[in-house]
Amino acid sequence: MPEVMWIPVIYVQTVSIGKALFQLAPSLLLLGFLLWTTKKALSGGAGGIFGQKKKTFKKFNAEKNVKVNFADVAGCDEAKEEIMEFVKFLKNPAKYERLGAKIPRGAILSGPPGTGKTLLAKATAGEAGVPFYSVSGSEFVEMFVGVGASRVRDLFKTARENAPSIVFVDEIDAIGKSRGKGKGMGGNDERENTLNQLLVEMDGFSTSDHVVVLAGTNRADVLDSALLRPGRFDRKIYISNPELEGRKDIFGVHLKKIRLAPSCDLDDLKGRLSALTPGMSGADIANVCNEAALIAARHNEEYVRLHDFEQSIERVIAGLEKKTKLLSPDEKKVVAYHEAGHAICGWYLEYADPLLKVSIVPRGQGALGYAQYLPADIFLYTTQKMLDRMTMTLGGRVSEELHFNSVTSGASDDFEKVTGLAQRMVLQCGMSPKIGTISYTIDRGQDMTKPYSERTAKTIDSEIRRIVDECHERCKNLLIEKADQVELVAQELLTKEVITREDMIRLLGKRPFANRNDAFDKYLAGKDEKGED
Ligand SMILES: Nc1ncnc2c1ncn2[C@@H]1O[C@H](COP(=O)(O)OP(=O)(O)OP(=O)(O)O)[C@@H](O)[C@H]1O
Repeated sequence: MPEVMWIPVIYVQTVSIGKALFQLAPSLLLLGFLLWTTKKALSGGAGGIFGQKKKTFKKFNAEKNVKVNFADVAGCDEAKEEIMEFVKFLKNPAKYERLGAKIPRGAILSGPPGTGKTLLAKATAGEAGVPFYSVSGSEFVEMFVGVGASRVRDLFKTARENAPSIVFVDEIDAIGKSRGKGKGMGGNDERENTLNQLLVEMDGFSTSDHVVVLAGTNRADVLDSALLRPGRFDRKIYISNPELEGRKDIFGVHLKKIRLAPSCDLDDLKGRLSALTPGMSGADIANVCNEAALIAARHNEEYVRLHDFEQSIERVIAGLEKKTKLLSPDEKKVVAYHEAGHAICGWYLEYADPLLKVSIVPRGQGALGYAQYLPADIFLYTTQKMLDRMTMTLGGRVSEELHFNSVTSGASDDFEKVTGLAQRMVLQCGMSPKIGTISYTIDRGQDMTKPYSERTAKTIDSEIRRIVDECHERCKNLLIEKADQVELVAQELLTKEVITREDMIRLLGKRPFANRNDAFDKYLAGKDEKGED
């Protein structure tokens, strides 16, 4: 009997454990998963459940053996000269200390994007042969309170331990914005804590800490004055977009990596390319060289040639050709007359920029047509130059008005440029007799109060309108007078889609003004004589 009794008991128990386990399995699995993911997240490993974690634990970039040096940074000689003092100090601090000289603690490198600020900072470390610790200001500002400040502490601790060294904080405006500005955007306390910690670290340096702090920004104007005090970032080095000679040198650096035809005259190529790229930054130039190589590779060419560079410059300026974007025949006609209007104005207005190419193949984001002009590096604009430029910019819309019953939305970008120029003439350049030689800031940020009376506001409005209307009238008269030429250019565009300066000369005769742009003259002369490389 007892034996008989045992069997069912054991049986019942076995069944109940198995069943219980079976019922608990989902909960156990969930618990295990939670434990595993939490551990991963806290250790900051890749794939942690909080995507932020990995970022939080990546403190800064460290490079001990920097290979970049001043030879890699072309065309900003003044900036290099200024920063050279840091190199000399880092290489031989004793020389300065013996004489009781205090070396500046840091420098702000400011300037437009892509002008080589990061590159210059790195090259400074490379020249001095010291480690380079870099971080971006925006990476400092985390969502967790106190993280930014602790990361600043860690960064400076490491830099001190490895001194002599250079710390580079890119986008310093992300933490160093003037403390009165940008309130109410959220996260300001964290930003201020981070900034304060940075100031504390810089103040805490003793002269024996051979650490130089460099910072990069596109907005030096918004920085907190506390940052710029002596003993902190007391050197300000401005790097502008390169001029003709600078661009030539930068092309020199980047063309080294490009496979050019053995017959190619490098000096001549650099001259032509720098003439074609006014306003471009060092980063744009690096991009042009790379794009040219990609274009050549796409066409299975053995070498990268001038026409590849010309295409890549167009691509960098106006975006990729969109051959698949089909315009209706009517739209194509409008674009052709619009571009022909610009082109004719550019040809017959003395101070307009010389034309290089007009196309009605859609490009980039929304551009249906495109005209490439060759602006010189100009530092001073005369009234006449500004008026000619505005008249030429209105050429597209005026041509539409003259040739069609209705106008299109295609000129909105042109209007923005024209209005902007007229505003500058009136508000800043003293080019309106009624406003006189007074300057009113155009961009006042969040400050909505106008620094002038209602009466002056009305005069400003009417002066801006007068200037734009006069340019419009002038443009209209010119395009009526040159209606036959507009027709010729528009028809040529409709047949060929792209026309060049040579086509314009064939259709219209030589431009009635000498080019005032030496680099351009040289480029054209070179091209006419030599043809392609
Ligand atoms: N003066 C220069 N000489 C050679 N190359 C340059 C120069 N300026 C820029 N470049 C090229 O452009 C790239 C980007 O430059 P860099 O990142 O230093 O610009 P930046 O001024 O720091 O830009 P941002 O303000 O956007 O941070 C460089 O890696 C380099 O290839």
